Amino acid sequence: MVNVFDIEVQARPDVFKQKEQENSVLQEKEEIEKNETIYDRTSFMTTFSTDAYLEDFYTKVEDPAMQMVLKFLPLIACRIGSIDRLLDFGAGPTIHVAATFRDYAKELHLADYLPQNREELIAWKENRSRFDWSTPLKMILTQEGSAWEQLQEMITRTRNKVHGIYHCDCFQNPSVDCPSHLHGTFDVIVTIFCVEYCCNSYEEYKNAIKNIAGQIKSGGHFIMGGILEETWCSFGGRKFTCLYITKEMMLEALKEAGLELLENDKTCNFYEINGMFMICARRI
Ligand SMILES: C[S@@+](CC[C@H](N)C(=O)[O-])C[C@H]1O[C@@H](n2cnc3c(N)ncnc32)[C@H](O)[C@@H]1O
Repeated sequence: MVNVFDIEVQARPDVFKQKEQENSVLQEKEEIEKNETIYDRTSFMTTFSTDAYLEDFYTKVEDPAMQMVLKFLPLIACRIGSIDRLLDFGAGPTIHVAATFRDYAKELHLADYLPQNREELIAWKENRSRFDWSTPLKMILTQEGSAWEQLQEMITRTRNKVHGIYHCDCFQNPSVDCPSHLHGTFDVIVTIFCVEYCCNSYEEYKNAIKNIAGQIKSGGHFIMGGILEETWCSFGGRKFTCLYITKEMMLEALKEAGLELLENDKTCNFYEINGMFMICARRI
């Protein structure tokens, strides 16, 4: 049984239940380290379980990285304000990014590489999904200062604004298979825990960021969440490779892609907690 009050406490910036979580993350790491297999991107197609991913990260939302996103994304969205078109690039089977921008964007677009994830997104859009998004969505409502009674309205509004669900591939240019008139027209692209899991080298990482950034219109925003200085991550009881990058490498990759953290621009931000980061930069 989920203790919703507990989750609310976790969602607050000042009272992250750090120690307790560190212990459980350590325990999980020890368990997973016993299983020597580390899957790379070539096995994504067959080893990524959509159901296990949702279950692991979005039922109780105990993972500090996911909590960070749910905590900071509503603040970033509020600062950016009204926009025409948003794309969640590498959305996986998730809709929390779309829900966060439901009141700001006229159109929400979702893209993922894996067919099983796109199928889940389509099922959600068509109200066929069995996954219950209440916990993460209530955390977003709390961050906004909105009442939980608005949950159903939040879901309906998000659903109605989802205009398209596409295949994407950060190694291709164009990186998203949306209708061609949409290419390069996104005011905001969000990509969370995606790029470092797909790339095997820094060259690939820089190229992937360029390909994603190429879909943002000039002056638009690039929001990325990721992990610094890690070589693997785990979900669904399996280990996946993760490219080791430092903050400096990440910032250099953004710069080369024409993305700047502008000074005196209140929409540009960088947050980092224990190697997890969120950045909002502008395409110049
Ligand atoms: C860890 S999941 C993140 C999902 C979601 N953004 C979230 O925050 O929960 C990583 C995602 O990257 C996607 N992915 C894998 N290879 C990709 C590629 N070449 N281009 C774009 N996305 C890719 C996977 O399908 C998966 O959904």
